[in-house]
Parts: sequence; C-alpha cells; structure tokens
Amino acid sequence: MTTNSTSTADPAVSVENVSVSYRTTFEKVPTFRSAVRRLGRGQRVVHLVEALREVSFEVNHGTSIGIIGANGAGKSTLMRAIAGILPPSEGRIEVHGRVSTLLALGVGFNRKLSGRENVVLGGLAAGMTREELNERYEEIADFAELGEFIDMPMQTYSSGMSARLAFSVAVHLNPDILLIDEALSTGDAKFKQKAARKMREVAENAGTMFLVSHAMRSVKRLCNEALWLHKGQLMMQGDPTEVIAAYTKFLEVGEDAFSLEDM
Ligand SMILES: Nc1ncnc2c1ncn2[C@@H]1O[C@H](COP(=O)(O)OP(=O)(O)OP(=O)(O)O)[C@@H](O)[C@H]1O
Repeated sequence: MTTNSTSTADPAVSVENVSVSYRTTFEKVPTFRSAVRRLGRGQRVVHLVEALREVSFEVNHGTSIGIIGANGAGKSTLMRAIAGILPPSEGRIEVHGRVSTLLALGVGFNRKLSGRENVVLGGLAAGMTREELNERYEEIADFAELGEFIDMPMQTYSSGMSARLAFSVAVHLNPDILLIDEALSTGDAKFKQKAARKMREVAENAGTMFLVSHAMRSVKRLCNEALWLHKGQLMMQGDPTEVIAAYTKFLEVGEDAFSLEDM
C-alpha cells in the first residue's frame, strides 16, 4: 500500500516491512532442436523473484540518500515502489510530499510528440498549472540544451537527448522528493557535470533526494546518508562513508566471509 499526504513533522518517506515480488511466466525451451520438434511449444514455467524482502527504513526531509548495491539488489524496484509505480506485495510505504522522478523515463514520454509537447504533458501530469508551466518552460528547455530538436518528435532523439530532457523536467518540477537513477541520467560528460551541480543544488535547498548509483564518488559527494541493499534485503543505512566502506569490504571478501559486526 502506498499513501501520500503532507505534514512536515513526519519523515519524508517511511517504508515498513516492504516486500515486492515479480511473477513472470515463460515457456521453457530446453534446446533449439527440441523447440523446433515441438513447434515452439515449451513447458510453461512460473518464475518468482523476491526483489525486496521485508525492507524497513525512514528518510527524513532534507536528506540526500544514496542507494547502493550490486546488480539485481532491488534498488530500482525500491525506487519504483516509492514513486508509486509498483505497489508492494506486502508492507506499507508512506510518502509525505510531491515526488518527482526520472524513473519513468521512456514510459512517461510519448515519442511521437515533440519535446515541447512532452514537457507540457509531463508538467500537467505532475500537477503543475498552465501558468507555472509557462513560467518554467524556457528554463526546462534551456537546461536540456536540445536546440531546435525541442520541436521535433522525440523518436528522432538519441537516448542521451531523451535522458537530458527527462532529467530537466524532473529537477524543474520543484519536487519535495526527487528520485534519480544515475544510470538513467546518461548525458555526455559535460551534461553529467551540469546534472551533478543541479542535484547538489536540490540537495542544498533541503530537498529530499534518493540517488541510485554505482558510483561511490557521486554518493560521497552528493549524499549525507546511504542505504545498501543486497538481494532484496536492507544491509545497512547510515553515514555514506561507513556504508560505502562496509559495501566495499563485502565486495572484496565475498558474501560468505563478510560480517557486519567486524565493521
Ligand atoms: N519487471 C520485472 N520482472 C521480473 N523480474 C524483475 C523485473 N524487474 C526486476 N526484476 C528482478 O528483480 C530483482 C531486482 O531488480 P532491480 O532492477 O530492482 O535491481 P537493481 O538493484 O536496480 O539492479 P541494477 O543495479 O542492475 O540496476 C532482480 O533479480 C531482477 O531480475
């Protein structure tokens, strides 16, 4: 269950015993040859992945929290659940404030429409008024630096260009809570620097930011808290230097030899 209301006394986000499972059914085809023999009819198999397992934590307003962990640890799943895109299978998520996210990149945009039209639609969908949009539009377009592409259909954009526009929309919506997956903010080197500056500005303006990142340097630079997930479980939450040290040690010594007590 995901609830959304506003009150400054509450934490910005509270996650209580949240589990998320993905259920996928697919046809298991043992070999290519047998697939041909059976004319493509394989055995139907149900695959259940527990992407998050009983995760609980709170994040206060004004915190910039880095979400770290190996591939498949559940980081994006957690972001989708907080954004309300994916309902938890169990547990409860409370979000206090307006969430803006880059996660729905590609999902939120209609690629047949121009960048300009998508900015307007995205802004309206996020609850901005026409007046606010008129005021903010030039800023969003300038930040994305798309030149005349802004009036062309988004299907003509490179993935980096779409990412720049998505990032620009997300940070200019004046969110209370900004969710960013660094892997998705794939602009070129120059845009990355600019995006990092903007994220720092959001963080400094006491906004709440979740940053999913594989770059420990970004987490150290931009976050005042970190949370480490491993195979869907919360391993540690706290000071970024300490959490990164524990995660790095875990990567060095391997899962079996690692103990949080030694940290
Ligand atoms: N739509 C989906 N359907 C089925 N399984 C999924 C789906 N999305 C993610 N998973 C599975 O859930 C688990 C967690 O995935 P998730 O994308 O949240 O991890 P992540 O920590 O963000 O990984 P990465 O660092 O590789 O981006 C993985 O085992 C993944 O295979």
